[in-house]
Amino acid sequence: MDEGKMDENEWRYHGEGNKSLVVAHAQRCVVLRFLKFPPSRKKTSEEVFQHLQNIVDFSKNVMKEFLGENSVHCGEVVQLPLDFVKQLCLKIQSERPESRCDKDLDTLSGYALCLPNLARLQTYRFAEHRPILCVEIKPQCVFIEECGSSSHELERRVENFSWCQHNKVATGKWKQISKYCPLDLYSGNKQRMHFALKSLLQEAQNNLKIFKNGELIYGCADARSPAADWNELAHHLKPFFFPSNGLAGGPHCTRAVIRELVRVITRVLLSGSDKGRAGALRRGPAPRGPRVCEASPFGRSLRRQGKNSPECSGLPKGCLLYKTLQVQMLDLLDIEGLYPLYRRVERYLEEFPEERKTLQIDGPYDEAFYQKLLDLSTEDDGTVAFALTKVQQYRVAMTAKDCSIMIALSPCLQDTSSEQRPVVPSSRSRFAFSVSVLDLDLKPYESIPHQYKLDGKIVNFYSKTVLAKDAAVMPTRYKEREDCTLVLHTV
Ligand SMILES: O=P(O)(O)O[C@@H]1[C@@H](OP(=O)(O)O)[C@H](OP(=O)(O)O)[C@H](O)[C@H](OP(=O)(O)O)[C@H]1OP(=O)(O)O
Ligand SMILES: Nc1ncnc2c1ncn2[C@@H]1O[C@H](COP(=O)(O)OP(=O)(O)OP(=O)(O)O)[C@@H](O)[C@H]1O
Repeated sequence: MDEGKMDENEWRYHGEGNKSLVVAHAQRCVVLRFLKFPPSRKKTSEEVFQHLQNIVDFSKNVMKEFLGENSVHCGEVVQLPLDFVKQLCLKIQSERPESRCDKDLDTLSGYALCLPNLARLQTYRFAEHRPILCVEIKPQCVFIEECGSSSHELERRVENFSWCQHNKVATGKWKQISKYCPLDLYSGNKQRMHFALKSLLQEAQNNLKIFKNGELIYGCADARSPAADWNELAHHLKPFFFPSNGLAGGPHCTRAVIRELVRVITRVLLSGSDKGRAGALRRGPAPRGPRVCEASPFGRSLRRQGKNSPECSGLPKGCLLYKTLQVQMLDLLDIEGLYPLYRRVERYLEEFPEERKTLQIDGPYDEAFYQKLLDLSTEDDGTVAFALTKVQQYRVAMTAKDCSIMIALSPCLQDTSSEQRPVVPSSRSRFAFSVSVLDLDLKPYESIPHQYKLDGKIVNFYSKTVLAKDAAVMPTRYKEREDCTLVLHTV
């Protein structure tokens, strides 16, 4: 990219989250990722540069190691003409969702990250003229605690995503509760994965987006977004899944297309050979892993059929979901167990503030930082070193819980043997695909007290409102079902 000759008209708005905004180049397969800040909290150019460089280093030295070479794209920090950034900011402003405008794009530093456009197939520098479908999933995951330190009985039975849902609907972030449960997606069981993906398609929230040729065609900006329309989605997807078939429109066609999409995405999620060292993080004889959440409609339906635990095939070790799950499991203590250790580090830093650098709280995220993450011992010897290791592991685990997976699919040309990428079959076509991870920014040390408070608030809210409501209807339910102990709430 020639940073000297930048023209804002060659870039278009692509998307944004809470902390960054992304624009994509119209012809080339690159995006620029800018940081966003609240209007009152501007950072100096040096701070922005350091922040972006930390993101690159963390991706390169930590996440690439865990998740594998092919799925992590570190990008590079670029310095852009300030005039270009200002013009670009004006150009895209009208396309930004209102709910994201509480923060402004950083137009002062001139720094941004330049990354490959993951909504396109990787390996090509220029946009291909083949049609491209891209599915972005933010799977999230927090475990059902069975032997962890959580004191909340509730957390042992209901997966975090589900109890957060009640809070998000109550605060107006989303209109309705999602049936999606991360434990279904991470189960490795095809039936449960199909259920999870269909639930995401019904209620996308910020967990699912679909792009066609780089344009967002499905996804939900905020609670004001119109309800998802599967017929419209099927109309977009039909040429991909039924290219030469005269499948008529209507509900039958919609169902067939959605079924194909769900099957192909499941196959891709279960595929993978890219090496990564996340497997090395395996701990103890009985590793924690996804089971069934009591709030998941899939889990409830299993229990109605008299099955208490699902036939769980488990995720294949090479697949990206397995690797992200292993990184999420670096959080051995959950926030309740972690918080006293965070306080120990805090007390030490209050006494010796100059040590912050040596402890690598704000980087550098180098090889030494990565090596310390591999220490999975849980025996607390009362030292700051032990507390620090757990704090850093928690931050990395939280990052893996909040990342997104991008799956790009492109119909194979006639001669599929010439494909250099992996290929996934659907019933009427074949797709070359790539799978990548994005949003691998290490969660800040300062977010730990926020997580601690949020956890307490959500559990309180859930127990007071949802469980209380359930208790009120319990007598009727008790008559309906023998296994009353499993009933927690209505979703
Ligand atoms: O705090 P939470 O649990 O609401 O999670 C935030 C996400 O909300 P969600 O749970 O997906 O609705 C939130 O997602 P949205 O921006 O709301 O789509 C961000 O991912 C946020 O991360 P960061 O602060 O930008 O690094 C996430 O913050 P942290 O992961 O830093 O807590
Ligand atoms: N390299 C990329 N290629 C294509 N699209 C991208 C890329 N990076 C980000 N995006 C798009 O931009 C959106 C916002 O990016 P990102 O998730 O990194 O923002 P964020 O502010 O860090 O998110 P969050 O709110 O989850 O913390 C993504 O959801 C994705 O659609």
